[in-house]
Amino acid sequence: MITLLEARHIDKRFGGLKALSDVSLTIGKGEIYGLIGPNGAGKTTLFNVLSGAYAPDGGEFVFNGAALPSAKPHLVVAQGIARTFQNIRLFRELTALENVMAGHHIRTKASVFGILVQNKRTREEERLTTERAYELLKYVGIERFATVTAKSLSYGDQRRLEIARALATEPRLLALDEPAAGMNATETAQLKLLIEQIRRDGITVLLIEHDVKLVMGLCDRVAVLDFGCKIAEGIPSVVQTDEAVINAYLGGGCRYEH
Ligand SMILES: Nc1ncnc2c1ncn2[C@@H]1O[C@H](COP(=O)(O)OP(=O)(O)OP(=O)(O)O)[C@@H](O)[C@H]1O
Repeated sequence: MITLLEARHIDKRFGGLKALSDVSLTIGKGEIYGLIGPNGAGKTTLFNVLSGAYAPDGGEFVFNGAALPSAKPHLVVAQGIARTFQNIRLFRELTALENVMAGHHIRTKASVFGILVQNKRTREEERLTTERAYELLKYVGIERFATVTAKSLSYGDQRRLEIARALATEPRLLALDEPAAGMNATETAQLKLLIEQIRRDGITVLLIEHDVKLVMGLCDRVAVLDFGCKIAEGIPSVVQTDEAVINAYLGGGCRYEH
């Protein structure tokens, strides 16, 4: 396995609450890696530290061999990590196409001056950005809604749009926070195919998901968090039978030193 992302001894506190305690994990290039655990286990907090929304109180992330900047979301995206959110965060009043174009702008070189005077280079970049955004809408299966405002899309399509926007930043790692939440069985099955396609196209996937069937059927490996501690890691079929994991899901409480 060639390592793409390493979490090294990540700690995160909120006041007296230890949301993450010494969490370490290693994700290989090309893996679909699941992060699971009961409500409040610390999964989204780990995403927030990874994506630069929060600074950790201890530890660091190493991406492609280099330490990731702490608490600088735009630099993390520029390094090649994109994420989606548990509570969808789209530009609700913009069209689907415009939402994806906004994601792509981090990879374009247009200067503010160029945008203001609309010089030839800027116009060409804009054309390519539009073309690429349309391709991505097609890739996630919602190109027919290109000119529809994000707020008018169904929940499942908004989730797909978030994925398209994240892909527009040209990530090497895509972190998905509960992408199947609110989806029906058909939409979830389509989502599974989409994530498999994303991996085939060379993007590593980190996935938080409560849909156990989806996680077990999709992930190469999973890590389980419980009260901020990593209590298990491995292939899904083995993790599923781990006693600590079963206890955590049955509400056994935290048996770990904080
Ligand atoms: N900004 C914050 N301020 C204070 N406490 C927070 C903050 N963010 C998360 N927490 C707390 O940290 C703990 C971990 O929360 P987190 O959202 O990471 O869990 P989770 O595993 O993603 O849960 P869920 O599956 O319900 O989304 C919880 O006790 C939560 O209340």
